[in-house]
Amino acid sequence: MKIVHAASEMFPYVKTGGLADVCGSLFKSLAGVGHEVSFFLPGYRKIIESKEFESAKLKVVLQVELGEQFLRGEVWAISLGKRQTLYIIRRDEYFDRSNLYGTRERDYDDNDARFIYFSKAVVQAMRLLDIKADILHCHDWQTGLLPLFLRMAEQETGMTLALKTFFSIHNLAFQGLYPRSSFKLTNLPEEFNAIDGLEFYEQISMIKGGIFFADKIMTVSPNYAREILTPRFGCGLEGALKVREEDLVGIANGIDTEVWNPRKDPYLLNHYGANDLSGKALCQEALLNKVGLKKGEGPVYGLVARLTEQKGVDLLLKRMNFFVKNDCRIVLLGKGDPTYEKALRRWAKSHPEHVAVCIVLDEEMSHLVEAGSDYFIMPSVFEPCGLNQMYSQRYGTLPLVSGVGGLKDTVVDIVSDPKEGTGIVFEPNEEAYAQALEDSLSLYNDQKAFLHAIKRAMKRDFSWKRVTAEYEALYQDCV
Ligand SMILES: Nc1ncnc2c1ncn2[C@@H]1O[C@H](COP(=O)(O)OP(=O)(O)O[C@H]2O[C@H](CO)[C@@H](O)[C@H](O)[C@H]2O)[C@@H](O)[C@H]1O
Repeated sequence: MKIVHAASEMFPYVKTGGLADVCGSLFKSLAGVGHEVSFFLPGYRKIIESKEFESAKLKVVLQVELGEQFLRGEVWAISLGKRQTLYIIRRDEYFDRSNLYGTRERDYDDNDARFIYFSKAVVQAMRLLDIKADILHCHDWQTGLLPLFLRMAEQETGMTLALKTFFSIHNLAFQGLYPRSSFKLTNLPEEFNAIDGLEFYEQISMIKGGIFFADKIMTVSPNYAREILTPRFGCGLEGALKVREEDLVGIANGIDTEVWNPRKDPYLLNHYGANDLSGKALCQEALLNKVGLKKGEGPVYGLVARLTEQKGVDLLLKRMNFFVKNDCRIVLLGKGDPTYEKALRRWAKSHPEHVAVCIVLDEEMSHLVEAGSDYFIMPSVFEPCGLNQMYSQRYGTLPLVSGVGGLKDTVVDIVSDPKEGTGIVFEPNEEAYAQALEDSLSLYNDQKAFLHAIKRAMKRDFSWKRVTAEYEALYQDCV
């Protein structure tokens, strides 16, 4: 099949979160099983300045209609192998910036124009380059309007650009909401500026475009697909999603098992597998050394996350005393909300023997935290899929996760299922979290059971092989 993806991030080129990891893996794995895959990304500064871009070729020049203007753009292509092409939409005024979406203080003022432009540019590029796709697959709000733009362009030109369009929701909380006045940038007929179109409580919603106008809607775990139909998790869009319920599918993400492999992870000095965990003990030493902690009586806990409300930092902060009281260690790697950063820094300052906090984005360090911890904490309020709980299991680091979204789909609770369990699953409230922490101590003190759980966790298959087969089957079903 000829498959086109469009998103605003893709690992290893540009990443602010899990969206990038998933897009990178999908791109690689679909090409790996024989499909012809193209991927469209905005030409951010980080990409233009990358080594890979040195081999990029200018393919075509665009004139994109945006409101009352026609804006120039360029499409550059990097061939990444037999069946993989990365297309970069270049318009430096929009994308040659130090960050993807904004500064630390606020989002860029023109994100509506930037991503409407990007979505339109992809459609025009597909037309000019004569890419007749079987599937066009768009990800998250930045590309929410793309399926609709594509169909409008098809109507106008009489050409078929893609047989079916897919829209993936990686996180419903990010919706691309803009003032209603932004609608004019879309150049769409006024009928789309309504409740059964893009309008959302007197604003326009880009994610709603994807939900209403893609042929299939996907999300990143079966449980999240069910959850987002309810007011608790639907972020106000549960009604719109209900309308499309029949076309909504959840497939749990996989992980890149080449990048995340404790047997040969290049970021680790010591390697290990399920049958010999001595390397893991050395990784723990290295981690503690790096952050200036010494091993205590209790286990070492790790956390790597964007520090936002979603990731359950409030819950985490309520029980930080647990680690001090039980002579445990906790290493936190994250960046995000300045209030959370400050609160965590305060803990590290007042309890330097037990708490270490690294407020940076550091890929290498994230591997060391995964390898060097005994437990990995994810107390998310909601979690479409989550990746770290899968990395953790592969690295023999038992995850403590709240029972929401994909966390519930990918971690087997050891308290209710001691024979099969690979982590601890709790309800996202203070009491249940406190109990989960206590349970993790009891398990750690029963070293035999603890080791068995580690081995079980390490043997689980989270590879993209299984996931890719599910995507393929779904694509094939649709065309
Ligand atoms: N300071 C730091 N340094 C280094 N690495 C860091 C880091 N902070 C975070 N990361 C990394 O960023 C990634 C985060 O991925 P997640 O899937 O857990 O969350 P995210 O909420 O971004 O993604 C959204 O999209 C994904 C993909 O579909 C869903 O799994 C998820 O539930 C949804 O919220 C992980 O690879 C993690 O290791």
